[in-house]
Amino acid sequence: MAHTETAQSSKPVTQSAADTAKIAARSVDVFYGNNHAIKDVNVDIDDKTVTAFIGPSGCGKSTFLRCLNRMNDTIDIARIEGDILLDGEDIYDKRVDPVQLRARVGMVFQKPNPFPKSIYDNVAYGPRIHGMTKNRSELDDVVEASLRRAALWDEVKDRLKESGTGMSGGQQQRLCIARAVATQPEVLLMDEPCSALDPIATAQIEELIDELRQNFCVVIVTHSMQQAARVSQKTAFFHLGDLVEYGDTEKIFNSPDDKRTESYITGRIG
Ligand SMILES: Nc1ncnc2c1ncn2[C@@H]1O[C@H](COP(=O)(O)OP(=O)(O)OP(=O)(O)O)[C@@H](O)[C@H]1O
Repeated sequence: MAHTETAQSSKPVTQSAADTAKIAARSVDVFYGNNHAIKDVNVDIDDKTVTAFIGPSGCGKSTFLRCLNRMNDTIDIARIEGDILLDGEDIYDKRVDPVQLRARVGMVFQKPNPFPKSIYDNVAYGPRIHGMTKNRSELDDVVEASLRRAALWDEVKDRLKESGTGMSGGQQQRLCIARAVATQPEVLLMDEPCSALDPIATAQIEELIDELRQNFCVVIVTHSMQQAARVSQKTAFFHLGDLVEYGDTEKIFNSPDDKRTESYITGRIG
């Protein structure tokens, strides 16, 4: 049976669901000053799955995504209530170091943002600051494996010393993905990763996202419903800060339960 649930019906919290989900959000609210941007969101995000966050502009997709690796900590006026569990553990617990957390829950942004360093140093950055490798040869291996994972190795293996900022937009975005996977994260958050890319580079990134889900829990914010339908297995539809509906992508796109989801999918709101 297709698994789908409205935000309302997902409310009763069972410990077993939180135990099996890679990420579990429990009664999450986010405020920017007086602006209530995320309202009582409850959701279980599966491992080895691509989950898409969709919804009209300003509905809170990016805000909620940023809750998942505490990027909102960097915004002074942002206040978060509720719990977010990663493998059953509260990521907002005061013992959790946000820098370590972000190595486990990596992020790729809308605009490719390589450091003004060499291709090699971009990828080596995370493993270096986290002391993940013992010597240069181990670091070389991590850099190569990460670039391979990001489907970039063959294009850059002879120019690792060249600047990361000198590549095409699509290559830069794959470099940012390589940089994110280099710290061996468990979760990859992607905030509109293709919006600055042309259709060919977008297709390459979408193909890559499909491969990444073999090893990672991937969460992607996208404005493109076609993209959500192509790359994700689960979809969450947000509207005015509410998580209106969450379930199998096929179900959300073909027979949503909520009128608001249907209106968005069919282009009547958005
Ligand atoms: N840094 C911030 N400071 C203050 N308010 C913010 C900040 N970021 C987002 N907001 C507000 O929070 C609400 C949700 O915004 P958010 O960017 O999360 O929505 P979104 O669905 O990702 O939008 P878009 O699709 O346009 O990127 C909006 O009202 C927005 O103005």
